[in-house]
Amino acid sequence: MFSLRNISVRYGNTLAVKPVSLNVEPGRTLVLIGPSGSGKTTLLRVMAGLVRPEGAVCFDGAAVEDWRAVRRRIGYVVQDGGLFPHLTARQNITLMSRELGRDAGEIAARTDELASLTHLSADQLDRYPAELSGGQRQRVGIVRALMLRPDVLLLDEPLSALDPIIRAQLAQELKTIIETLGTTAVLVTHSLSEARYFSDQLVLMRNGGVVQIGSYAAFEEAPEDPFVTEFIEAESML
Ligand SMILES: Nc1ncnc2c1ncn2[C@@H]1O[C@H](COP(=O)(O)OP(=O)(O)OP(=O)(O)O)[C@@H](O)[C@H]1O
Repeated sequence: MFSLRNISVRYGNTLAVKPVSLNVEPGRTLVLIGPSGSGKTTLLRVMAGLVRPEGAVCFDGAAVEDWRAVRRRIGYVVQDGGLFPHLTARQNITLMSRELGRDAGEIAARTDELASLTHLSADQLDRYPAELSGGQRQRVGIVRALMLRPDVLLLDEPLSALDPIIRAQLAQELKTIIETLGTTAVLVTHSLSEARYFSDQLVLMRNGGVVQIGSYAAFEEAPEDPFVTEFIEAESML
């Protein structure tokens, strides 16, 4: 789906991402994990077309030239939903579809279908973001990202800042959605348990570089660098 070839990103003197090559396989979930500042969000923003890197970003086998066309095929979810505060949840969710002139009945049906998958009530859909809980805002952000039936869902720490029960519920819902819709997903997290729960493929980053790419089991059974074990042990301590 996505293929990143020798991608690097520099912000002034900071090399936020060192040359990285990786493939995001269709229908699979790739998780980017690593310490704070290791370049996870920057790499996700490269895939969202929000940061222009050195190197080549390929989508569906071809180097991306027209990001506008690719962006329509991508759903992007940021922490806390990233909703417009002056629009209701429903208006946030339907904004792009309305802009694109989609049929009102079709928009309403898609909203209902996704609201039901994420357990959002009609009453909640008619509230403003400030009138919703963090978990509800995150659900709205997920529904909004799925409205245009994206081929890829990019999720930046979608479960952080939630209490443990809501976090577990939303994790389950999100996994069901990804599986039901057969969506390709890339998820950024600090949490090893989220990485284990979601990932088909796991990418551990450190200081802008990739330390290991593989399955969670391979991280435990065949760490390629002492930092892999250090990271797993540090996470398991708490
Ligand atoms: N817009 C920016 N301008 C300058 N430097 C930036 C910018 N965005 C990120 N950086 C720097 O790039 C590096 C990677 O940041 P990034 O946000 O990708 O890390 P991260 O792994 O997602 O971190 P966290 O887990 O804390 O969100 C950091 O050193 C950060 O300070």
